[in-house]
Amino acid sequence: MASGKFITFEGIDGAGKSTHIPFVTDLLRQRGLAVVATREPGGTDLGERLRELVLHHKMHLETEALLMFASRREHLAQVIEPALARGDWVISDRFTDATFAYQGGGRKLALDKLDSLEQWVHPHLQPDLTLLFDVPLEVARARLDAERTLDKFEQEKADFFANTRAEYLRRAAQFPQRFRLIDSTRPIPVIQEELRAIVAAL
Ligand SMILES: Nc1ncnc2c1ncn2[C@@H]1O[C@H](COP(=O)(O)OP(=O)(O)OP(=O)(O)O)[C@@H](O)[C@H]1O
Ligand SMILES: Cc1cn([C@H]2C[C@H](O)[C@@H](COP(=O)(O)O)O2)c(=O)[nH]c1=O
Repeated sequence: MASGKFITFEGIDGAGKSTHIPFVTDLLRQRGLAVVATREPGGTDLGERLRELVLHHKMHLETEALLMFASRREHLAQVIEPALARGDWVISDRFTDATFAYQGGGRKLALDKLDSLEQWVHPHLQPDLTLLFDVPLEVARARLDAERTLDKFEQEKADFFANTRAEYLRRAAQFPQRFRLIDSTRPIPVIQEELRAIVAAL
């Protein structure tokens, strides 16, 4: 049976990742592949309830990290692992790199605690490809301000996002075989051409 791949989209809020998920999903489906598009936190009934909590309620930073991994455990069990076992492709709007970037980089939770949670929750699974949409903070902020009511994370200050972005970039350098850094300051059609080439090479 053909084996599906696990692709994750990452970046600070407003970087543009959600804009490109339908495009990549369609590219894969045009090739006849079965694609499951999902997101974190969320992706299951329970995960969506946890999402509502973590995006809108203040809590201790460890509670926040644990809820991210609780949502992920359910997501893996109900959606990601069964899809990959069927041979489907999975596209997830965020995964564990987001916890390292936001709770580790942004909130300064010790990275070894996150390493332990990752080892517990998905010791043998990593994305095959992580697309990191990267923009300067002011670009991301301007995009967000233009369009919606901000959630708890989106209301964070510039320092938080500087640290979040730095942790994403650190992980991209640490795992170069899995990450592709996408310069998301460029026009959408230019980024789409790069994504088309990346998908074609998979
Ligand atoms: N390359 C781009 N050039 C100009 N505007 C863009 C670009 N990419 C995305 N945008 C716009 O920026 C806004 C935020 O984009 P999007 O929702 O995709 O970001 P995101 O990274 O998914 O953010 P979040 O994680 O907060 O959902 C949208 O209005 C989108 O149309
Ligand atoms: C998975 C994950 C997410 N977050 C944060 C990052 C974003 O601010 C929100 C999700 O919103 P989006 O618009 O759907 O991207 O949650 C986090 O802090 N830690 C995580 O592990």
